Amino acid sequence: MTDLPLLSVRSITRRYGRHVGCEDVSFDLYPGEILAVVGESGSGKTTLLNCISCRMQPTAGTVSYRMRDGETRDLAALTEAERRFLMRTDWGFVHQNPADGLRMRVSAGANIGERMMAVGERHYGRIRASAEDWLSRVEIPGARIDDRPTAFSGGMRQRLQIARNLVTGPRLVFMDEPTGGLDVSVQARLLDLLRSLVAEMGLSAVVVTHDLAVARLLSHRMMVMRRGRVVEHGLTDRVLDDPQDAYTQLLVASILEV
Ligand SMILES: Nc1ncnc2c1ncn2[C@@H]1O[C@H](COP(=O)(O)OP(=O)(O)OP(=O)(O)O)[C@@H](O)[C@H]1O
Repeated sequence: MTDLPLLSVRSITRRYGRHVGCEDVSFDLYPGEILAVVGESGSGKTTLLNCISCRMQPTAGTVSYRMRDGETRDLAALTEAERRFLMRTDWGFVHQNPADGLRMRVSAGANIGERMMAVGERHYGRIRASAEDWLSRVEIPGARIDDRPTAFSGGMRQRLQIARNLVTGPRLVFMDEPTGGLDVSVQARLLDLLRSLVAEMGLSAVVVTHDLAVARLLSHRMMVMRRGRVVEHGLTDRVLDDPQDAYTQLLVASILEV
């Protein structure tokens, strides 16, 4: 563990014309830490996630990242090649819809192998062995390695997307509603799996979710957004058990009433 943040976000603002996507958001993410970003639909979670993961340019603010060599860099100052390399190797991005993060026309094994090739692996035997290993880690039978994701259930597709993201040993994973769209029992299994993989690999993650149960299970810290702004930020257990902000209190109460 080190005392230096992996990711530092300062005053990130994104506007869409006159509309505010997110406004003046700042936080640090430390190695091995999972941050949940929660809030109702339209509160700015996805906009923020896209801005901090180089998928969208913020209107204002900075994001810096501590590279593997220990140097902290301003992401806006990276060259396109550096940014692409980071996204392919050191980072993962798990989409809510697995089809957005997978290549649906190639096999499960190729979906995993492709990411390994992107970081320079060329040995077919090693690629195949890693793909098999990762399929079993995400509880997909090895016999399905040559099947395309189109032949998989929603839960299997999401597990394959996770394997594709984790095979390169990233240090930071961004997740946008990783269990959204799955039925409740499938969600619970996926969450368990994610939790153990993240802990085992010592990953840092930013997880966007509207589901407080997901935040409770996965995250150490939690940030609550409303209308593009952060209204509360703190340790997940503290925020959920003793919310300070009126909106967070409402959010927590509405879950407890269900
Ligand atoms: N491309 C866009 N053009 C204009 N406004 C946008 C665009 N994308 C998002 N917004 C607006 O920015 C605000 C934040 O949207 P965002 O998608 O980030 O919220 P969210 O919390 O992720 O919502 P959801 O949970 O429904 O995905 C909303 O008011 C939304 O209408």
